[in-house]
Amino acid sequence: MSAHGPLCVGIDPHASLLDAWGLPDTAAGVRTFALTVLEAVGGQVAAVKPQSAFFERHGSAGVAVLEEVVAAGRDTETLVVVDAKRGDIGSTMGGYADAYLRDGSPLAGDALTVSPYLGSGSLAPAVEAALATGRGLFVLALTSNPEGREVQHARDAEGVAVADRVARAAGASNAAELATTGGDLGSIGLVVGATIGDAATRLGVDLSAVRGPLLAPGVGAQGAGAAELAAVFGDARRAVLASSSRGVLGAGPDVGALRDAARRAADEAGAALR
Ligand SMILES: O=c1ccn([C@@H]2O[C@H](COP(=O)(O)O)[C@@H](O)[C@H]2O)c(=O)[nH]1
Repeated sequence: MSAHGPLCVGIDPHASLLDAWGLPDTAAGVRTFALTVLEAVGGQVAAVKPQSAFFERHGSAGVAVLEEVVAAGRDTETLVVVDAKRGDIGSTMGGYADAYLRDGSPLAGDALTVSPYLGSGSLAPAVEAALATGRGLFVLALTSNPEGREVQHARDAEGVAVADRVARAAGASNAAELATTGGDLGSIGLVVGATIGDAATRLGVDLSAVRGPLLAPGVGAQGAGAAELAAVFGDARRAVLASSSRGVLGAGPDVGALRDAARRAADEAGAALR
């Protein structure tokens, strides 16, 4: 983020984008799409975020393309966040941790998005694998979609919002990690949508106390921009990695146009979060 600006470019090969790029809605089309995005922004932005769903919809051939994208990302200075939003009971979570967070696994990028809605403790195998291998997690806390509120804004018997419980669990892990390693940001980040308005403040979620990176989807196609980024994150803004998929991908398939769109988005995010 220091070197390239606080932008993550989502690699979301929607059927409609494949069509707009003149590509077939097949695993081969997805491969050309994803590798074109990497060619354009690899080494130019802080992170890319392949959306697993759009690879999975092509079955095993699509998952093989996701593996290829993860491997190609390793050859760039750009981090790869695999957006698979995994979450399950602890024993099964161990399987997902092996798949996405263990050295040598073909699906292991630099970080994985995970869902804490089977309980933050259920993510322990993923937290353990991330810390052991130098990878990271982004835990869904306050998602960019309006439907997330019914779960994330609910309060428990002690009056603490569910999203705040999630943030506190991440903060506790990061405090323990940073007490040993030093540094500014721990390995357990949160997903906090740039579209959430004043929800974090209203719910009492202290984003600065998390001491982890804050992945902020919702920039671009979902309507958030520089003003929203600045307003949502306040004092925590330096930890924010703004994420945009369609807002950048719409500039393709020309590599130069994609690169320019990503640079503009990175500059805008950087100015908003400075
Ligand atoms: O709260 C969340 C968590 C993840 N996402 C993902 O980000 C991209 C957004 O794509 P855009 O085209 O920029 O809208 C997509 O992969 C989502 O699954 C999110 O939007 N909100």
